[in-house]
Amino acid sequence: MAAALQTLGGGIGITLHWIAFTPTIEQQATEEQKKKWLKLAQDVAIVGAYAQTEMGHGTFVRGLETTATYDPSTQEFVINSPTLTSTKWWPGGLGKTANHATVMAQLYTRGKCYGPHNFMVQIRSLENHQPCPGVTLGDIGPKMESNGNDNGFARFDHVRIPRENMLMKFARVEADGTYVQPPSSKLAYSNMVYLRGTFVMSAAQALASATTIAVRYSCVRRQSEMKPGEPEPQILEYQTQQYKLFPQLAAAYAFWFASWFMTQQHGSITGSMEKGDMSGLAELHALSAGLKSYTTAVTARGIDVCRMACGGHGYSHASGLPALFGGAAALCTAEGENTVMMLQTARYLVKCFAQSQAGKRLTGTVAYLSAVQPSPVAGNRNMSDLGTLVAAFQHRAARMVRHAAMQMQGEMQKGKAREDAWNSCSVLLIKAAEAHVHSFVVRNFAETVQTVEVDESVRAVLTSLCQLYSLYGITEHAGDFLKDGYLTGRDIDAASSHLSAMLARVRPDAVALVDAFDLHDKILRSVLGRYDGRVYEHLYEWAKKSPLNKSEVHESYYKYLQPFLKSNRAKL
Ligand SMILES: CCCCCCCCCCCC(=O)SCCNC(=O)CCNC(=O)[C@H](O)C(C)(C)COP(=O)(O)OP(=O)(O)OC[C@H]1O[C@@H](n2cnc3c(N)ncnc32)[C@H](O)[C@@H]1OP(=O)(O)O
Ligand SMILES: Cc1cc2nc3c(=O)[nH]c(=O)nc-3n(C[C@H](O)[C@H](O)[C@H](O)COP(=O)(O)OP(=O)(O)OC[C@H]3O[C@@H](n4cnc5c(N)ncnc54)[C@H](O)[C@@H]3O)c2cc1C
Repeated sequence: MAAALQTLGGGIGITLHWIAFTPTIEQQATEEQKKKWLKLAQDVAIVGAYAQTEMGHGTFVRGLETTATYDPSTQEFVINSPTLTSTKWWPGGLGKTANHATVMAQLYTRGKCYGPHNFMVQIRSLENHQPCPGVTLGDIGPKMESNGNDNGFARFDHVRIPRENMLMKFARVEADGTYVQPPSSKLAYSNMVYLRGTFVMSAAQALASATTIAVRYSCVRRQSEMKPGEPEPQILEYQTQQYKLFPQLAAAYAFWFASWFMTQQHGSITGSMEKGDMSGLAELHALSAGLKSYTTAVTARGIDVCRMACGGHGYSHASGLPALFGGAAALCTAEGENTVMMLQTARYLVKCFAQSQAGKRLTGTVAYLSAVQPSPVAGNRNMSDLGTLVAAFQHRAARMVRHAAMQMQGEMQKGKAREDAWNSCSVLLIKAAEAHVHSFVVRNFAETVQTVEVDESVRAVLTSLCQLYSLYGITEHAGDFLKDGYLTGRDIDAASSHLSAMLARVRPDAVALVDAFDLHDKILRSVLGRYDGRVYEHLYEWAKKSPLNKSEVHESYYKYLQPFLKSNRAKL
């Protein structure tokens, strides 16, 4: 997936075949259907796209317009794009690469709509790759980044597929058109939950790549005078450079560990669901939505901080940082736009808060909501103690969830409908959900560094990194911690001075910490981040390959500049 975040070459891309199309078959097809399609997909004997988003709808899946109408006389579904806005729009590989697609469409049988379901549709001939009859395909045009990958559009004009092409692991339509309910209507969304979970690792890898590039370059680059007459220092010696890069480095580790937890959670909850126990689905959805939203947003911002920390060369494609940024920016929108995903987490938190108010003991990632004391306990805290830092983040999140939920209850008591009260509190709800996810990431980071099986010297470095990540979060969001007096001004000052000490403590291990990501130059694709540090020679070689350098005097001189100069000189 890290490679996917770099631009893909050649106008085709099968990233989505691997991360969306094939997992959809794995998760939503019956055993019978897997026998038919899964091996073909795994062997790339067919290439697929995950065709859900339309020109008019991406977030609101229940609003999708593509229809799949069951015809019992022929036992077929008729796939149709009834409007321009129902055109499938964005799916990776859909325009030029894929010959199959799982198409999310509103299922109609016996005149009733049963909502969005997935259907397997062949879209191109396996002989000559021409679009199948009734299918119109194309690329949606240049994008912010990853223009090597085709993101396509598709229209269906009453395309008929066999009944067996409905992915029927959860819901079914019998030959006579009877619809059989799934255990939960949200199981049709299960592959999105899976993919969001993988985005946490994609974010970690992207931030790991960016910090590798920026830290290594910051050891090669020497600039300015720290003391008059002394040699120019490595720019990593400046505290401001450490303050830019080390919190991003710590976040990369934090997100890497969070993705371990996400993968483990996804496995155990979907395992239970296979046995019919759906109880973990809501927590899994809330966690994957919140973590995806939080980690991709922090990563995109963090990559741009790394780019700026590399000066002009960071802005060059030679650095690899613009491509990384473009890829990470995509992760903020794709697979559930970040705002909408964080609101899904907020919805779950408000529900859990109400349950805890009614006396239910909460478990899992929200357990702290019922355990945290509402009243602040001010006093001199040891701001370098991980337990203290975790408790501060949990207190902050619990306070903000409570505040947002009570605000919403207040609005409803004033007579507002629930939906209106929700909307008028949604900024508070988003901030509370972000605080919740942030507290989870900090707690998980702290628990991982305390339990992971490593040499004690490595544990010490990881502990410093976890302290740095937490202290940075407290100083960056000081107001949230000061608001109810849980932390005092003195605590925040102590946090700031500990943070400065952590920057100095991490400095000697910074290169080792990025080397530990073990990202090969071929993955980094960065002249600045080269393992051998030979930046300048390779920057010059890279520049010489620029297409503009194919000729000494570019053709544009003769076409535009020469006549322009001539006419100006003639006027002198
Ligand atoms: C460089 C190149 C880069 C690389 C590029 C990298 C590759 C890019 C790959 C991108 C691939 C794609 O984008 S594929 C397309 C991705 N699209 C999306 O993710 C669409 C996002 N939208 C959605 O998932 C849905 O519309 C929602 C969740 C926002 C709303 O769904 P809804 O059905 O309206 O549900 P809603 O009314 O909000 O909530 C009703 C109840 O359902 C629950 N619920 C909602 N969803 C789920 C769920 N998945 N699992 C369990 N429960 C759920 C709620 O918690 C709630 O429970 P209760 O409170 O009632 O108990
Ligand atoms: C690089 C890339 C790859 C993609 N690949 C695929 C793919 O392979 N398959 C596929 O099916 N799709 C794919 N997508 C599409 C992607 O899933 C959608 O873009 C995404 O779900 C957002 O939907 P939208 O674009 O319609 O934006 P909208 O849903 O229109 O959102 C626009 C804005 O409205 C806001 N908004 C919407 N609803 C709410 C709400 N309820 N509350 C508050 N604010 C709201 C959003 O926050 C957002 O800021 C891809 C997109 C990108 C960028």
